[in-house]
Amino acid sequence: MSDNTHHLSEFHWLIEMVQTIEVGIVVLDRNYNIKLWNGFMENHSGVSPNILKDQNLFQHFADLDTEWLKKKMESVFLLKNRAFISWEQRPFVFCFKNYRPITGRAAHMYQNVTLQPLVSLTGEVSHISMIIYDVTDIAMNKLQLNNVNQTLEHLSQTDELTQLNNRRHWQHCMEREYERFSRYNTASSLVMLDIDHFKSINDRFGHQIGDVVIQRVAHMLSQSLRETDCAGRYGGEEFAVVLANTNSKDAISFTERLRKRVEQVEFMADDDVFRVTVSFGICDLNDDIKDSISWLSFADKALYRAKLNGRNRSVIYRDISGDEKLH
Ligand SMILES: Nc1nc2c(ncn2[C@@H]2O[C@H](COP(=O)(O)OP(=O)(O)OP(=O)(O)O)[C@@H](O)[C@H]2O)c(=O)[nH]1
Repeated sequence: MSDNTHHLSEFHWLIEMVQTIEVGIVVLDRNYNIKLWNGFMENHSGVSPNILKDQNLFQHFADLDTEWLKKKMESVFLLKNRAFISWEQRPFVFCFKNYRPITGRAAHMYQNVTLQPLVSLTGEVSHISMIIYDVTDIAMNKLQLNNVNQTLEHLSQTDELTQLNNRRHWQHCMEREYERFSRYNTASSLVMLDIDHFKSINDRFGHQIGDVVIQRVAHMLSQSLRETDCAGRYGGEEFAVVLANTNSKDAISFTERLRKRVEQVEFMADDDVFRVTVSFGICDLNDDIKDSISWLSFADKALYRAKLNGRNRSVIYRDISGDEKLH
């Protein structure tokens, strides 16, 4: 075999590989005219290289994000550096359908794309290549893992019965809010609430009806909140809320509104119809509160006072007499 024939063979093999490789290869000139469109691109776009030869990429593929992609390509031409486009930054450059059996759930192919300057023998960058990798499998695995992690995180923070924050997560939010509010001296109130004589509801109507009562009260509570408030199930029939930007006067209007709504609801148990009431303890942030534990314990003291005073009422910690505060 002569040297010439050998080189021709090598060139032929290279062309064969470029055409059959499972990676998209496109070569563009300085005006974005298509000079090479390999088999992968033909298979996935459904357009043959004969049609595309010397056609302008952006004119032929109108759904490309022209402005954004041209900017990237211009910097490759000017700086003579590679550029990468990751699927996490942008799921795809070319909108190709996904035909993979395993990752059939993805509607389109996820792509990583490299833009590579092609330097001529004279050192000029007269062309660039686009190398398109199908990363649908990797993307789907990562997205599914993210979904699972999000679900697990939600489960670990949520109370199953009420779908409110569970105690641990609520406490974490409350501590964060305490830090924020005390630093900026923002008005905010902590409310503890507890369903009255709940034990007797369980005893009379059974645990399942008791659960329904807890769920209904939790639902009414969450319906009354603003986006910035943070509520949680603190214990069995006890709930806690941090009301953002709310002083004790506004907090008591909130608790009184909720209290009156709860006492109007009728619950059914076999042939019985019954109602429940709720007691509230409120503590707004002030200079006497030195840490989040005190904030919580003062709201709890106010709740205790509401129970002692006859239940179905709201008590503000600062309204309790000095002697009572000690107990
Ligand atoms: N159905 C149901 N009951 C629960 C749950 N968690 C705790 N409890 C019950 O809630 C009751 C709480 O009773 P107590 O702490 O004595 O308070 P109470 O009867 O509400 O009385 P006061 O708070 O003083 O008005 C207990 O009987 C617990 O068994 C739960 O998830 N579901």
